[in-house]
Amino acid sequence: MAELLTQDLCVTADAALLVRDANLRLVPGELVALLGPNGAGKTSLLRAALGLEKRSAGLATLDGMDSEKLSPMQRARRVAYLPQQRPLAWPNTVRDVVALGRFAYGAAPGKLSLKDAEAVDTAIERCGLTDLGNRNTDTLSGGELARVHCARAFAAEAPLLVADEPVAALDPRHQFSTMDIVRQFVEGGGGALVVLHDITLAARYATRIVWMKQSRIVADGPPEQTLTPERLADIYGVRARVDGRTIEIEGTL
Ligand SMILES: Nc1ncnc2c1ncn2[C@@H]1O[C@H](COP(=O)(O)OP(=O)(O)OP(=O)(O)O)[C@@H](O)[C@H]1O
Repeated sequence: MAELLTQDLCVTADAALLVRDANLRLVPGELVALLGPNGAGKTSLLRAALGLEKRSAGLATLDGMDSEKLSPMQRARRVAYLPQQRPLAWPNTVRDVVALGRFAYGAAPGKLSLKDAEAVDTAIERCGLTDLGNRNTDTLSGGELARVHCARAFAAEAPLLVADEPVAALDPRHQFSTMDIVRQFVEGGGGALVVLHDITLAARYATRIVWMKQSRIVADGPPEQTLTPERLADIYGVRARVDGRTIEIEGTL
């Protein structure tokens, strides 16, 4: 079974500890929301877990293999990564950008096998981009472009998805539809780890929430167990009411 695992993972930069002793596991069937304030260390944790950033201590493995030692292609077949910063080197059509997701299988845009082309079409359709397939990406709105990047990640057909703020630029409807797509992916046998800043969205969709504060994971469990007014006060410094998976933020503390 696909598995992303960190054990006592630490990340240091310029003598600052960005991630401290992080223990995290992602397997298929789970939609894990990683929550925490700006600067808590979420991106650093994801990048080190995937072997994209050097760890200073601990372990990070993908399917039991040291994630730092995987080649980009080996990694891409195991996990699709949607980074927070999503630069596009040059304007290209939506379809060609989504096709970059097939890199894991050696495909290049313009040279797709039948299987590659099918995966690209499915990802485009899933993300509601069918009418935009031939548009140049520099003509898209921020929200449309965000969906193109989601489609690119899905085109890889990796068993795991790690997405850093995938809904940041999206309007409410597209936030929900993107999270619906992630949920479908999980229900179809995938596993997803998603950084979110919207607690209500996390409460609605996550099977588990991992809470981070000041470089540490401070709680990890289903919303029913870990989402409490006390937690929101501790992590975000806000006063909130919690009723099951419904949250009302009343103000700051
Ligand atoms: N190379 C680096 N050198 C020094 N500090 C760094 C470096 N990379 C990140 N940091 C700092 O580490 C902290 C954690 O950053 P990180 O991006 O992991 O946080 P985050 O929880 O993802 O934040 P956000 O929600 O704002 O995206 C921040 O204070 C950031 O400025």
